[in-house]
Amino acid sequence: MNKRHVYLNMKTREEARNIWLSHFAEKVELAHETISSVDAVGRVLAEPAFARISTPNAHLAAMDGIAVLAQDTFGASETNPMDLKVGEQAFYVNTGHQLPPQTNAVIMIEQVQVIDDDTVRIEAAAVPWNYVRKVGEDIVATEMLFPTNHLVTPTCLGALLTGGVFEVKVKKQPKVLVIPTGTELVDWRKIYPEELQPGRVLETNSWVIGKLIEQAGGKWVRNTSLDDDFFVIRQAVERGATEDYDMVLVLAGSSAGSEDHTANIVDNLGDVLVHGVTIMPGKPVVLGDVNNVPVVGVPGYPVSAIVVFDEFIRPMLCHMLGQPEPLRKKIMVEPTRKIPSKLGLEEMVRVKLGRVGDRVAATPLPRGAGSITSFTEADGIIRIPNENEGLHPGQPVEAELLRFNRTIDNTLVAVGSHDNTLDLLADALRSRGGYLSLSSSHVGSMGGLMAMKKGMCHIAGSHLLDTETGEYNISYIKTYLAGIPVKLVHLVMREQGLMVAKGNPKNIQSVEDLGRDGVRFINRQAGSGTRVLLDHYLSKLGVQPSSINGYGDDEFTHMAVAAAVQNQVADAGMGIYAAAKALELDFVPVITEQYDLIIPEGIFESEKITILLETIRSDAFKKRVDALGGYHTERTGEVLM
Ligand SMILES: Nc1nc2c(c(=O)[nH]1)N[C@H]1C(S)=C(S)[C@@H](COP(=O)(O)OP(=O)(O)OC[C@H]3O[C@@H](n4cnc5c(N)ncnc54)[C@H](O)[C@@H]3O)O[C@H]1N2
Ligand code: MOO
Repeated sequence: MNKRHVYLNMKTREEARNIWLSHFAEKVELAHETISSVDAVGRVLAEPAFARISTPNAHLAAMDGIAVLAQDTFGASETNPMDLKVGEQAFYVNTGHQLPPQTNAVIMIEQVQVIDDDTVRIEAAAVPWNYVRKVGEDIVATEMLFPTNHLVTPTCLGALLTGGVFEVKVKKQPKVLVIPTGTELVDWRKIYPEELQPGRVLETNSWVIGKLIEQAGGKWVRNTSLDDDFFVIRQAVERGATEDYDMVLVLAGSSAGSEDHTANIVDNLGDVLVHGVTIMPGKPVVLGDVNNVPVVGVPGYPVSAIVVFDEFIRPMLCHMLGQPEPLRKKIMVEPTRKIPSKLGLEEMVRVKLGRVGDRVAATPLPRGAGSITSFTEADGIIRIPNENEGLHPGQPVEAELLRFNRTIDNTLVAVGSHDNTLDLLADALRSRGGYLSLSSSHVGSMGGLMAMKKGMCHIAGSHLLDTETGEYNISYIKTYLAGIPVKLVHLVMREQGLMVAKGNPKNIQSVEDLGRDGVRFINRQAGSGTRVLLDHYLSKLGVQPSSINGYGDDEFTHMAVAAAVQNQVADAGMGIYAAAKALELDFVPVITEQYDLIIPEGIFESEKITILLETIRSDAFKKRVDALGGYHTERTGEVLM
């Protein structure tokens, strides 16, 4: 049974949702159970809840004072004060006390003059029912407190208990069987992280999806992770669909590989309603019906799995529970760079957002569906429709928010060259306990200058060497940001060098060695400060770039270069010490270079930048930077321009 499954005809997201939800519209019905109202918080009512008692259940004083019959007080005024007899016409009451018979109003104690033990004086008449909470004012016995399908919240609990409803009938939580599949998967509970063998993968999706199910009001049972075996997986799906599960999810194996069985299994046991949706991530999703139980083949990539949860699994849970689907808030944003998109697929691009002036800048995060951090770092999602080839920088477009608007307003947007100290800075800002956070996107130093020119960032990290003067950044600012007033603040000096495999097997000692036979190099992208630095060295040494094997192959970050060396794709790459250290590579220092922050003058005095500079200049921050190794902080925080 390991035939390759070719996708049935792909559906659009809209079509797939309609097929999926309408197919089960009448079929999925949750059983009911009666539970204590206190336990019902977070649950959904299966029938309306009616009040059993009224509240208040008597007329109550709403203020401290005296209870009176209002009619007795008519005529009282400042010029015509009236004396009342305590115990006959006036009765002392406290807030919440039941009114004595034959009274219908309360006069606040502040308005009462005590003449003696038996007499009080008032200077104004009471209005009937003034400062009285009348019987049933809040809840009347028999009235409906909440309808069927109402989601019980802590405040609803207050109304239920007050109305004498101590038990309610709720829908049973939808119970979902989650079946992870994949021979490569490893249970994280059974190993030390460092023991994970190359090529094995920690099984994470079931836990993420399970917790998402809980958040959506469901329960889940995790099947043990199964090998990619048609019969074993089929048995588990069949069991789920015949036992008391309300939904069955098969994780991974949804695609077209020889070991991707989900669609065939669903076809074998029931009906495949949809296989393949024109969305990315999430394209190979399988939606099916086995024994009237919804079955989903969830793509294996972590982000694809989350997207499929959002688009198909949560909507089905909401449908079962009679709940509206939660809608994300939307705002208009502007991409900081071009976002290409495949025609015929609706792409969901995760973006970082930050308010710069009156615009919200959106920087796309890496798009690989295997990258869970592209979701955890995202502030929003931009959907690029099927018929669209992509977005231009600055083109206004809607983004769905994954965080509160306030967070986006309070984000410092850094675009430019990456340096590990920016991560420390982000952490230091958040640890202050204040509101400010830093979001940085890594597009190289020149990319940062361009973003600053377009007004799309608050900070641009840059380490561009002027090879003629030996000075960093200033001449580039004068050329590329002409007419845009900016300040330049020094962040760190850092060591740039050659990252080589542990033990330096090719004995690379200098930039000259890169031209040697048998040495493969991996470069940084054009426009990156590191590339400028390398080119400077090569021309100084008279080495032709063309003589370096691999000069034309490039990566976008220090870590990506380090990874290429670690994976033996290359023997050497230029980068910072911290990246080499992170991947346990050897490091041959070449130069100490300057890394600065460019900040628009217009916001230099702002609270955000003031806090940023305070943080950078703090001893605690410098100490943490020094501890990374390969950095110098003697001049950190100096304003250079
Ligand atoms: N020839 C084609 N290949 C692929 C296509 C295609 O159209 N044609 N689609 C790609 C897309 S898009 C996706 S998404 C994936 C979906 O693949 P599967 O659902 O079959 O999943 P696997 O290939 O088994 O796994 C993908 C990836 O995810 C890891 N994984 C799997 N389960 C888990 C888990 N429970 N926790 C953490 N990580 C998990 C797995 O190890 C793989 O790395 O197919 C493309 N291929
Ligand atoms: O469409 Mo797949 O779900 O991108 O990675």
